[in-house]
Amino acid sequence: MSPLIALQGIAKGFGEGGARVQALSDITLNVAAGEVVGLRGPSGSGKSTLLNLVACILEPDAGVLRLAGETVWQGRWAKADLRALRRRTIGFIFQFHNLLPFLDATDNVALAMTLNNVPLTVARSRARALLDYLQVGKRADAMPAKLSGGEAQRVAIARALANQPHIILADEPTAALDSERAQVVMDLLRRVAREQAAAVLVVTHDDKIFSRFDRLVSLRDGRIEGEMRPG
Ligand SMILES: Nc1ncnc2c1ncn2[C@@H]1O[C@H](COP(=O)(O)OP(=O)(O)OP(=O)(O)O)[C@@H](O)[C@H]1O
Repeated sequence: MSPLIALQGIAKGFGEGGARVQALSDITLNVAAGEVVGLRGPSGSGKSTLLNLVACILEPDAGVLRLAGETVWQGRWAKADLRALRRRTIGFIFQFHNLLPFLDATDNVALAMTLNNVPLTVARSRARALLDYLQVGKRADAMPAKLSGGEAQRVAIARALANQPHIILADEPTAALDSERAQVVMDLLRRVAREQAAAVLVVTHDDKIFSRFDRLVSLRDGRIEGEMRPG
């Protein structure tokens, strides 16, 4: 089976002339369905740039980007509607949950589905099921300000899963959590990867969770320096 995330020879720079920064060079990386891969490296090594390229938020300079078996970028964008691709194929989890403060937990999750044309009543009932799945169903009616950090992050994961994405990208999802909550979040991401056959790519500095990855890829100066299998 072809990997859900496939980067081949990807490069990305910012700026012009003497101010040019080569953020990524010759990145080849595959993440298969069911896999949870961590991306680590010092500050400035290119982790966020890589995640944003996979999310199609940034455009590569060179290489080939394939997502869910389809070529997305090769010399130019190969897909006409990147927003639709992002909405349907990719779920994004941020360091801070970014929940909308004026919607309760259920509607924060349901909104992601209504943007994808799911009727509100169906979206709300699916949102509740997802919150149950992420063990935060009891807080379905709570406003974000009333949620603990761990609860809010699980609601944010439910939101990222709302449209059953094949690809889940997370930028330091456990950075704001204590060790125990961080383990819970990682266990849930592993479960989602296995049960929904998703590819999960997580940027992290958090050595408490390194053992939870199938593979840990290290970046340095925009290149892949090495890879290990912690398990
Ligand atoms: N929009 C941008 N414009 C100019 N340079 C950028 C931009 N985004 C990133 N860079 C540069 O690209 C390099 C990689 O940055 P990136 O944010 O991907 O690193 P990172 O590993 O995620 O760092 P951190 O751990 O601090 O978040 C850095 O030298 C950074 O300054």
